[in-house]
Amino acid sequence: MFKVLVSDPISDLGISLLVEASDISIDKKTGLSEDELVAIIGEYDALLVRSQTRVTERIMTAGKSLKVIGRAGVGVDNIDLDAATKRGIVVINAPDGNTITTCEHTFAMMMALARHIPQAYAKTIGGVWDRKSFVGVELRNKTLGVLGMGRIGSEVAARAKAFGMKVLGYDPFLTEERADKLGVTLATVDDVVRGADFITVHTPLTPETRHMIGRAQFEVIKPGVRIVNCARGGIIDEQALIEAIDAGRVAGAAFDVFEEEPPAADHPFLNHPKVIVTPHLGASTVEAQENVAIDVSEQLLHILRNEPYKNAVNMPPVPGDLLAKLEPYFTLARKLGSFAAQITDGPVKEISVSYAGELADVDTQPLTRQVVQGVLAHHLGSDQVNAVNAMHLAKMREVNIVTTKSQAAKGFTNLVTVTLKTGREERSAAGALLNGFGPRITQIDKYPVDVESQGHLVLISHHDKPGIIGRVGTLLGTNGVNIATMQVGRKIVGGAAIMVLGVDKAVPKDVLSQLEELPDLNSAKEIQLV
Ligand SMILES: NC(=O)C1=CN([C@@H]2O[C@H](COP(=O)(O)OP(=O)(O)OC[C@H]3O[C@@H](n4cnc5c(N)ncnc54)[C@H](O)[C@@H]3O)[C@@H](O)[C@H]2O)C=CC1
Ligand SMILES: O=C(O)C(=O)COP(=O)(O)O
Repeated sequence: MFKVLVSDPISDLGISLLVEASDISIDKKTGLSEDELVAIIGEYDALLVRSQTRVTERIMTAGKSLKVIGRAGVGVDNIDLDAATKRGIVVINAPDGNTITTCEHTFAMMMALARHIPQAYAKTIGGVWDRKSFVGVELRNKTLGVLGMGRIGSEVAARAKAFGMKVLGYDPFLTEERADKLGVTLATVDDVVRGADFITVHTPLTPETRHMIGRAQFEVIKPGVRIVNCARGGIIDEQALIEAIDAGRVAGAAFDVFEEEPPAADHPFLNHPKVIVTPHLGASTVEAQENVAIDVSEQLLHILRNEPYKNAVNMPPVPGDLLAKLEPYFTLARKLGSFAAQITDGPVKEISVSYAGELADVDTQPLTRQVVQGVLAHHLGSDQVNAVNAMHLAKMREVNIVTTKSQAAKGFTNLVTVTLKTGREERSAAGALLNGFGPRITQIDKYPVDVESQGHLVLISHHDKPGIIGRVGTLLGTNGVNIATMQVGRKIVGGAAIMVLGVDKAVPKDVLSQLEELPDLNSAKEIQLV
């Protein structure tokens, strides 16, 4: 008999599959503190949650029999995935079941914002018949900017067109062809910020999307814009938004999610006349809750019964003897993918992986999955992509995966080269395991280098001219950025060259911009490898 604990409010109908299974017993205990969960989790084989329960490492350590954690929804940012993977606990989610519901909530928020419905309602039931203060705007003929064109963003775009809106879409995986198919105009974040009358975000919260609309964007944003966030708190800088509203640049905002949930009683959004809020209700409909509960219950049963399953967010399954050969290269492969993704601009159309040396003789598919995971995780969020779902996610985004093999490894036992192709450019990074030094990046594009694949790096492309290294060092030093290591690569004297700096902390965006203004310097990119 397997014991399942349901620790958040989850649809009864949705989990009837579990209730009726003869080999399952279910306990429902919602609203427990971490201590209370730690005290009881030891007796359970599976834990079923939504977003309220924070599934911490402490809970997993106490969960000695825990085999699977099911998330009835999309975001797994409330689950410590590393801790689960370390313990071999499979984490599954139900990414498709609440797409439409969250899309519809986004529209409910956008319309309520355009027509001041919550404010007008409050006044009317307070006995005041005020028809002057709540003149709204139409959606028709307005431009909607959608940041994040995944499942929910694409559905929002489709409905916006039915309202007669023009849609600007931005997503690192959105190609011209797919944008055409969806009937949206392919845009940049800047196009959206400067051109949209309404902006809605539908990305995960990642280091890249955190504050993707912040102070700098509010300075150039289209005056009178209205902003909606039904994705994750933190994608839009809350403080900067309030300042922009109070300065009259932004007409209003509708938020379902907050940087901290629930928000503090003195949060500036609460009781602000131009901000409307809901308590993370995006996925809260009868239909969606049934969908996600059914989906996650089915998978949970498969995992407990040792049957094949889909949508695992963690746990790469590789057979024993192959794993022993490949495992040392897992980190290198993932980091090369991540590195290549971070140096490449534009939607990736093809990921090509070439294996040279002894690796040419074995099944390298698990390594390719690690590369693809590294590439996709940079944009989709490391909590959403793993070796199990990486290929599926790439296929969904019409990214072509190509593998080649050869015996010649340029003096290394094994050499892995990752090349990313977009419509405009082709960038590559090669790496090897060096005895005693671990995974190293040995070539970037055509330039041989020797770089530790760890921590904060800055990749600079420049002209090979005297004085450039000094200018870069002085600028970073003046801004308090310490250079730990430096590598310079060039093909010919006085020609195009690159510089890879290992730095002790993240380089602020404005310092990168200052670097790019230095004479003879073409571009400076920050890269983070974890
Ligand atoms: N308010 C609520 O109750 C709910 C919130 N959500 C949240 O909505 C968000 C979107 O969910 P889905 O559409 O199902 O996910 P998805 O994975 O299908 O789509 C996310 C998209 O964001 C894109 N993206 C990543 N980085 C980006 C960047 N820097 N700029 C622009 N786009 C970027 C990705 O390429 C991807 O296509 C998630 O954060 C999810 O947790 C989902 C369901 C309910
Ligand atoms: O699925 C998601 O990502 C959500 O944000 C929904 O969260 P919830 O299940 O309503 O707590």
